Amino acid sequence: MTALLELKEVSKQFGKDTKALSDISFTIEKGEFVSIIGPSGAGKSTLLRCINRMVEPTGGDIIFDGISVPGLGKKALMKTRTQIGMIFQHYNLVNRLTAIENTLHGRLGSKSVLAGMLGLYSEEEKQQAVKLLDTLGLKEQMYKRSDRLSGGQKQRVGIARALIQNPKMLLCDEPIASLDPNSSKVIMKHLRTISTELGITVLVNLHQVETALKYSDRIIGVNSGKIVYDGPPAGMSSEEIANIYGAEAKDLSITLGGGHAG
Ligand SMILES: Nc1ncnc2c1ncn2[C@@H]1O[C@H](COP(=O)(O)OP(=O)(O)OP(=O)(O)O)[C@@H](O)[C@H]1O
Repeated sequence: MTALLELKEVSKQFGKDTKALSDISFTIEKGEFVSIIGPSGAGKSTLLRCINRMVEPTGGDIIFDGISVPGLGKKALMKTRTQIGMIFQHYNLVNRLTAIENTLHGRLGSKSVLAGMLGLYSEEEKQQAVKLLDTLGLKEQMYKRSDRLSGGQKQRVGIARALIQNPKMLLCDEPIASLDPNSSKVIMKHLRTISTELGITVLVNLHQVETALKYSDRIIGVNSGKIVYDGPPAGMSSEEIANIYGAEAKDLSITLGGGHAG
């Protein structure tokens, strides 16, 4: 396997007093499915957002596909971002647009501003959008306005929008935090398939420990901006989970076991 992403002593300071990340280092291989878990405020979201510089890191280096991300100028950063799809807790869809229009928005980063404004998409792009939505089980919803979709359907449009970029990696920031258990399962299964069958690296922030253990190849546990666990889910003991969650651990009732679902 080859490393797709490497973080070297990445740190993030907000203002004077908040050190959100301290010397975060890890390497992720192509096609790996990695979950970042940890208590509220641990720095999970900041960590994910530093990778594509939605949040600017204040120290360290991030190498994505051989390119150092912190040093990139605006244009080069936009180009690199087309390789990194992002999925959000609140979907970030344009409500008045249809599922297929929102999906096609994923192509905007690769177009001129004018072509984007005029909504000029090639036949090939439209076909790809149709195919992606079909694969994600949204054939019937393709021409529905996004505000008429359920949360789970909206998130699947979010996934289609990310995939139409033809990314090498997906960053998923709490993708199931607003969903019911059934829709969450559907989303996690799609993400797992994307990693296994398309070879796309998936890095996901999760609040749900059991879900992380079930679907991931690897868990990165974060507490107070530092990595406190990095390894396979199967190797995790309840002490390690307690170590990651600190004071929150007593509120977690989980079944250990590991091994991911297909
Ligand atoms: N824009 C910001 N300005 C100042 N402080 C921030 C900002 N964003 C995050 N922080 C702080 O950085 C720390 C890490 O926050 P972050 O949102 O990354 O944690 P998290 O693990 O994702 O939390 P949660 O699980 O609750 O979403 C927290 O102390 C938070 O208050």
